[in-house]
Amino acid sequence: MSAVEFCNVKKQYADLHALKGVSFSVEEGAFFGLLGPNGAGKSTLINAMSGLVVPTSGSINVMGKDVISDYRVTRRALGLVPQELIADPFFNIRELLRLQSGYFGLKGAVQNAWVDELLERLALTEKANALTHQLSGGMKRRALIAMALVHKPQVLVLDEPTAGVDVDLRRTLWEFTRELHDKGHTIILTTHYLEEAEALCDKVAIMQKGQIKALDKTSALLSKHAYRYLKVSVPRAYLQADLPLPPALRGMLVEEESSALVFKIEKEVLLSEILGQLHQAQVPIEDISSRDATLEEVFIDLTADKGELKGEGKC
Ligand SMILES: Nc1ncnc2c1ncn2[C@@H]1O[C@H](COP(=O)(O)OP(=O)(O)OP(=O)(O)O)[C@@H](O)[C@H]1O
Repeated sequence: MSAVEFCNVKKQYADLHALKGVSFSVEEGAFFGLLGPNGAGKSTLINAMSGLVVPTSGSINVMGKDVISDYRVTRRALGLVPQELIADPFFNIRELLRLQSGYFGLKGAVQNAWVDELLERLALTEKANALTHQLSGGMKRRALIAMALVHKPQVLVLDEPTAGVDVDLRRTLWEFTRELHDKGHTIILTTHYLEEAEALCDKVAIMQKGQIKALDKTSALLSKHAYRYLKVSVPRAYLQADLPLPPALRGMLVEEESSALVFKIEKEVLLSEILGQLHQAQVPIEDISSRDATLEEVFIDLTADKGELKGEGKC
């Protein structure tokens, strides 16, 4: 069964088409990445799923129920970790978690035990009595995740959970979300850190200008990419001498490191052909390695403004 199904979802703000008919589904138990440049429509889509934005047309189902007509059921199934902490400044973190869980009918010992466990798991026990303005940015992020989890939702939606957090906390949040995924939660993640999506998500959708530009298993997106990257290590002195490369090689050069050149090569082209060109240009090769594209490179290629967008189109 699909955890979430978007069917031809459109959202218009005056004459701006923020979503132009988005259709796709997220399978139950998936770790799904929703990627796209600023303004692509990711938050609008997530907010429509959570009932915070009403689509102009189309429908969204969460765990088989419509988010508008069955909103009580779908809100219980969803936990949203928004980008910013919007909470009453006069309550401390423990009180906020109790209040939030109370909305979902948790009470008594069960409620207290779960709130304590969340505080513990998110390393907030020491700050349980602090008010929100007394928390650091990283602690606020963790508090947001705790709030989204108070009702043990089946689907957890994280809107840029690691924006602006340090490396340690990012790793902790990765581990924690992986653990939630392993326990069976469906995770939907938006992020601008492509490395994060590559490490965590088994499937990704790339949005642009309110449409789905690509949707596939992360591994398939990487392997279907038409290019590979060839790193040629050369002596520093060679690069400092600023010797010209022939135009064919220069056209493929995407990066010049202090002692290496990186070429972007069509997969169809034989490496021996490139090596021949390097040899002819008298490039002194010290070492050589080739690799597939990273998700970031696929993303940059897909979102470069060229041609028609192609969505999944089916619901
Ligand atoms: N309430 C609103 N009123 C008018 N326009 C809006 C509103 N909310 C979003 N938009 C517009 O809709 C488009 C999509 O915005 P959205 O926030 O969904 O993008 P995003 O992909 O989440 O971007 P980011 O990565 O920057 O968070 C943008 O052009 C934005 O300005």
